[in-house]
Amino acid sequence: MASQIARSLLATTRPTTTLKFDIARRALSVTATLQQKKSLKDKTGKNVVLVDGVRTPFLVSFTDYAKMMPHELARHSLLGLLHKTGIPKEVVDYIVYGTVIQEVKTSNIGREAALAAGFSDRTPAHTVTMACISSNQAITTGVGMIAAGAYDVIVCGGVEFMSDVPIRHSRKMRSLLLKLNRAKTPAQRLSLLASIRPDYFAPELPAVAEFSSGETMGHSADRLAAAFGATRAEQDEYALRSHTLAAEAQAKGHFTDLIPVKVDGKDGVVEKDNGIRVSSPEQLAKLRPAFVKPHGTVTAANSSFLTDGASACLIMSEAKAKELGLKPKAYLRDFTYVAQDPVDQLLLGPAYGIPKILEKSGLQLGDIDTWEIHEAFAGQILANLKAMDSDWFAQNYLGKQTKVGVPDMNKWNKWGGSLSIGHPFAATGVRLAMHTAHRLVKEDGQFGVISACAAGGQGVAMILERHPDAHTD
Ligand SMILES: CC(=O)SCCNC(=O)CCNC(=O)[C@H](O)C(C)(C)COP(=O)(O)OP(=O)(O)OC[C@H]1O[C@@H](n2cnc3c(N)ncnc32)[C@H](O)[C@@H]1OP(=O)(O)O
Repeated sequence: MASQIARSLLATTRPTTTLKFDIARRALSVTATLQQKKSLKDKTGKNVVLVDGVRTPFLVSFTDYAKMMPHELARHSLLGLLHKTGIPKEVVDYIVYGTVIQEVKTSNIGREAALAAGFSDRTPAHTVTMACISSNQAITTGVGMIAAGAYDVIVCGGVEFMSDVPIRHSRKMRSLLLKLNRAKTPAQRLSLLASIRPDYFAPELPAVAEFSSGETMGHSADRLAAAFGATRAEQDEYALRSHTLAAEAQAKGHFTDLIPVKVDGKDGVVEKDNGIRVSSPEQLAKLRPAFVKPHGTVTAANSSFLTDGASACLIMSEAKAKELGLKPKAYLRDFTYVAQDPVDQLLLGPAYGIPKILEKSGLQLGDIDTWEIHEAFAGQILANLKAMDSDWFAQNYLGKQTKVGVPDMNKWNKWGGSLSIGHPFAATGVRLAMHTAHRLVKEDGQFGVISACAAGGQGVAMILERHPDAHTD
């Protein structure tokens, strides 16, 4: 399929520079046609609102958080949320928390983090996992619980900790150790120990890879970029855009969802993301391919980097927010999940999710004031944009006559994205939601779209609407 797309897009996709001007031209026309929009209808019967949210600074793995445990980082996000919103712990009915690569000792990390943060042992918590969209899943699970009338006030979030991942013994060694545990006599134990061979000692390291195909995400992104004709220069240019916009947003103090983290044994507090790095095009061009060697186009600089971080947000029914005297930032209006072939369409979640959520909610591309789209790889973002700009893709894969079109890039990830801010897998969804809510206020917008791809060939798209009480921090 990838080569089919490549052939077809080679015929229909214009070169990079033309694409850029095209996007800018369309942006102008979309802006010109923006009308006063109606509010979206509530689908839950509860008008579920996003009151507020926080995140720890996102750090490049193996830096300042390296000696922590993931539930401790998650605990900081929960405490930070309570501090920011001023709500007492007792008001929280339930906690839904995401994680992808689980620390084996804290498999229900939501519960462990809540206990470590001092929540009552009467507050239930469970952990969800849906790869890079795990905290989106935490949020929408919470929306479902509120809509079902089960609870009113839910904390949702996620944590990822790539500085320490479970490394297993080989299957042979595991089997032997389990037998050894059950051996009844010293002779049985000795005989088992004598059966150990050198290859038993080879450890199993977790890979950021697709289980069904064995392919790493980076390798898949490289193939996807090639299939859609996203060149190395285009990818580097997009990565530079992400880092430049993130650096500007950081300097202007836009990341008001950040909470400081005090790391035991270290002086001072961690207050800022540390992966934002604006390089020159020449420096970027020098980097070698990171995955497909020697001819690939995906490098360390045009990929999201391995990141440690945690996030948490507070959602509830609008009535409950009023009762508690809280001023929500946004309505959580609608969401959808999509799933495709995890081999050739692994990272195309936004190209499927965005048209679906727009159609579902009766909105057009031009109605959207902020786009917050997860950047797994620059090549993956460009492939999604090219897919959305292709009649052929629309006809063959979306069941539509004509292409979806390209969103207004002036409204797209204006504060940078996962390439620059970082991507602690299960924490990213809440960051996207808070950037959306805050940008809607700062940019005087009404509707924001969030979308992300995830391992397993899955994806999410969500629509947030600015709340009338929304305010800047
Ligand atoms: C749905 C999803 O989200 S899927 C996505 C899931 N996420 C992933 O798969 C993570 C992908 N990323 C990775 O695995 C890793 O970050 C990798 C493999 C790409 C890179 O890892 P590393 O090789 O350890 O990166 P490292 O930080 O050492 O950078 C390699 C080189 O690039 C350089 N570099 C990295 N970023 C930049 C930048 N922005 N500008 C300039 N140079 C850079 C580094 O300085 C380094 O140069 P050096 O070799 O001269 O020291």
